[in-house]
Amino acid sequence: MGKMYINGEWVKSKTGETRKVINPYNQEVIDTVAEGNREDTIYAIQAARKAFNNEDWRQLTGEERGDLLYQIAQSIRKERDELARLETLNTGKVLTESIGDIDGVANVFQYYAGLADKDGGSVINSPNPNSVSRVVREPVGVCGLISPWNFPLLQLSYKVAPAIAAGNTMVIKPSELTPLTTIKLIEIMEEVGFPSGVINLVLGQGSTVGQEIAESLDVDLVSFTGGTETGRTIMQAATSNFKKTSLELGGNSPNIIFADAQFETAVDYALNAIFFTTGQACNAGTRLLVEKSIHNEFVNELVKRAKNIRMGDGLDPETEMGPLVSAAHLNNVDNYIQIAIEEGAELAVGGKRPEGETLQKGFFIEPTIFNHCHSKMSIVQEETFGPILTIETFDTEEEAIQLGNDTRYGLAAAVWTEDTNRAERVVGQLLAGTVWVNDFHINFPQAPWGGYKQSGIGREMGKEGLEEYTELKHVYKNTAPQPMGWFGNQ
Ligand SMILES: NC(=O)c1ccc[n+]([C@@H]2O[C@H](COP(=O)([O-])OP(=O)(O)OC[C@H]3O[C@@H](n4cnc5c(N)ncnc54)[C@H](O)[C@@H]3O)[C@@H](O)[C@H]2O)c1
Ligand SMILES: C[N+](C)(C)CC=O
Repeated sequence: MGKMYINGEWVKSKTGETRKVINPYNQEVIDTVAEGNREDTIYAIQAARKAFNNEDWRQLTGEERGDLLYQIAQSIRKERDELARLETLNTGKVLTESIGDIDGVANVFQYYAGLADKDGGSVINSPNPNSVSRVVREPVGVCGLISPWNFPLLQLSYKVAPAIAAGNTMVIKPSELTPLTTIKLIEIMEEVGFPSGVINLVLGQGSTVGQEIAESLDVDLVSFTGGTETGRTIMQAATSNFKKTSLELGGNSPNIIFADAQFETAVDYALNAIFFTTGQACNAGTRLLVEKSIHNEFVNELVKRAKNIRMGDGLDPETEMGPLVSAAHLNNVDNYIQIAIEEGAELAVGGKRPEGETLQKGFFIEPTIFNHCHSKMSIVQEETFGPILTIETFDTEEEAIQLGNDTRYGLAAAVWTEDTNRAERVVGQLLAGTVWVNDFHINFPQAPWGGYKQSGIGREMGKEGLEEYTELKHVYKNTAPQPMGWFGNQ
């Protein structure tokens, strides 16, 4: 049974409650894990606070913390196959995607291992002679790290690695649906060796464990990745002590195709942009905007290929697309499809559960494309988080930009054109944290990741992702102090 890790020990929940972890491909139980609640969370927060005040952790140098991170990266590489297998069993995503995720996790730990000893602060200009003024970065304190189910370990690594690099302690809360690779990561970290209480893992629901983290007066920073509405609740709860808040939220990314784009490559990437991870990527290319002159040809090709996508068990090398993560999510996605039809979107392919005996137990939905959509439709405005592509058309560059930005989200966007000047003009106008030119999905630890508008606050990865986990301190030293004689000096 998967346990929680609090104050350097593997523990059951205080109530003894457990939760079954399900394989979304066949609904089989993969494991049973502890189900924590508020009381367990409070205990973990206290352990993290004690560890933060403990010299064993506070006295470690950046170089030493970097070394711990480097060892974690190495262990992840050794355990790559097992971690990837677990991720696929728990999420349903195809194994090659999980392998890519786990490689990404190792790269994130390695990147922050390298950054941990790089920032020694800076000396700034002081207006006074005989003084030294410097600015240093210090850890924030106890961090609450709340992660989602779609890239369980990868999204968590964006938080854990910089939090350690900066010298914080933490309470980690993975999604209740996908805790298995996180448990394995904690095993790896325990083996690498951290003082008790530096890393704590509490398993359980968002409304209890997550809410306690967000509300607690003893948590100094909350970093959350998940849905925009949950982010709103967390931000409100975090006002309890005005804790630092980093939010990586939803997206509804435009993928803009100009008529001069390389046709075959743009079609190929448009499919990948939406159907990768069964459309359950925050930055999925959900809104395809195609220049009118190539619209028919482009859609025909997309539909032809979408029909051929092989659904199945993520562990089967023949599978191209796995199931959705849960029955509840399947229901959400199905609802969006019905609403789209009611609102008059033209269903070009998919839109239903697949046939075939082997797919009946899994939470599958066919790759779905809606043609002739417009901005007022719910399916265009809302994040469906499933394998559903909407298609709109444009005539001019200005119209493409206007449609691309016609959303409350601003996580990512892509533009496809052979005209480099046009690409730059469009990039400059799109309101998104990442813009790809003639590419999609790519992200790596050196580049900051995060959203404009309602896609979030703050950035993960890059050096900016480390700064999120620090407080800035200005230190002013008078090197020749003299009495001022300001008060009572008659
Ligand atoms: N911007 C990004 O980088 C990024 C990356 C991945 C996923 N996402 C977003 O995540 C969403 C899908 O993930 P999800 O369904 O797991 O999201 P979710 O918001 O339902 O849950 C995310 C996490 O928050 C916890 N949670 C739920 N309610 C909470 C509360 N009241 N207080 C504290 N914690 C709470 C959950 O238990 C889970 O661990 C999508 O909207 C997707 O776009 C964003
Ligand atoms: C940030 N990324 C691309 C790994 C996952 C989004 O859901």
